Amino acid sequence: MKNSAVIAPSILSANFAKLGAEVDEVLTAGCQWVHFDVMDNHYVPNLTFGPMICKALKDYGITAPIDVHLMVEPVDEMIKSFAAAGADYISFHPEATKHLHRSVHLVKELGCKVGLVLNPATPINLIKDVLEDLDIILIMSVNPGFGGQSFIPKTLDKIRAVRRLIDEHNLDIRLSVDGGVKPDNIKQIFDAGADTFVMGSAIFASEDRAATIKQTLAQVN
Ligand SMILES: O=C(CO)[C@@H](O)[C@H](O)COP(=O)(O)O
Repeated sequence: MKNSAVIAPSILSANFAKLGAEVDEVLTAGCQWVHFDVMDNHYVPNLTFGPMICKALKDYGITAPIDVHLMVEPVDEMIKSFAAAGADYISFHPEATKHLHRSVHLVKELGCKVGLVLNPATPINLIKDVLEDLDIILIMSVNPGFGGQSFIPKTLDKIRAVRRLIDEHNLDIRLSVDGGVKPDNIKQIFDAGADTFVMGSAIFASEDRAATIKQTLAQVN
């Protein structure tokens, strides 16, 4: 069963010099979550921001769920830091921990919702043994590391397959898609079974962010 649609703007494409105001703007325009891309220049070839910025957003007064995507290796220390910084969801890549069950349960023990992330070439099998523990599955529709890349169409098959898996097991797991999601392909992604949509450049680089968000929401509601 699909959950209600959520748009999670990725702050990777925001203007960091005025991050609080940027996040306020997209939430006021109707987005429901904040997506927080953490890159370590090790798991992925790019470097972004850490738990201090997450805490700063919370202290600034952001109450929307903060959806942290850890592109780091290893993961356990960052899970602890982001839980302490106020993250609501913490997702990570199964290849980035030696002890998947332990890392999944670490997130839960710290009171956060837990997700696993599948890269375009990561087999779904890798998450099957912990499926029932998950709150969210994030399907990467680009190779992680950068905003502004093009959606890989083959990912639609993976979205359909994961949707079937969730429904066959009758589980309440959000299905999120991240990378190249735009107003002109979101309906296709929604129809394939996603209910959570991470959007970076499509929102933050838009000349009229409110109109883009309105147009996007109209297609998934
Ligand atoms: O995690 C990532 C990239 O690794 C994504 O969250 C991107 O930041 C999405 O950006 P767009 O493709 O929407 O510009």
